[in-house]
Amino acid sequence: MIARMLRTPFLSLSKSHPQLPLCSLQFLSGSHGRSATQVTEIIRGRIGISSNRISVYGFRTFCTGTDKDLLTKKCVPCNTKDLRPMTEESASKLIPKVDGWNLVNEGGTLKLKRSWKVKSFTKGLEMFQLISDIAEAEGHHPDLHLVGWNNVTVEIWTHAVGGLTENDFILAAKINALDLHHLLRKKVTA
Ligand SMILES: C[C@H](O)[C@H](O)[C@H]1CNC2=NC(N)=NC(=O)C2=N1
Repeated sequence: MIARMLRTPFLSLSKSHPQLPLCSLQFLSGSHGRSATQVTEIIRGRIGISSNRISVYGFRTFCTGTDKDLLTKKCVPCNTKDLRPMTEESASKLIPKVDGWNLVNEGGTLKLKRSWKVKSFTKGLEMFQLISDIAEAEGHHPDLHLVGWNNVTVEIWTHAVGGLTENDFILAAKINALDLHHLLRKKVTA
């Protein structure tokens, strides 16, 4: 798999794996005077492929993207003693680590929210199943919405404390690491 990826020109690599921050691939393929071999060595050391998820190491320095540290963490049980909701200030510091997610305040309850347009109603349900697999593995669950047949919105918050905890950012990061490109509608270019 990685051999095929390394032969893949960067643009199609970024198309086939939208979770790879394009800016980092442009950085690597940019005119920084590196030879193809040198760029290949950099990529070889930076991209770990496990099942259908890509953990991209080290690219964090080039753009916000999804934070590697969150990807390696595990959610704690929400009935853990002393688990408290974080402040809006703390949440604002963490939100750059989960590309594409928005911090919302709904009636005083802080939540993470992200929306996608999927190709079809059934692709939306397929996306829910992929997210469900992560939620069940983490013991931490999002609120899933599929509206107007192809509009998916996912909200994440810790119900036990009525706000946000690190669990929510871990779950958002792991959802970001899913390879969803085959389920999503192509963006209409302007
Ligand atoms: C004990 C276990 O941690 C709780 O039942 C979990 C299940 N999943 C959960 N998910 C979310 N988002 N919030 C919770 O409070 C929560 N509680």
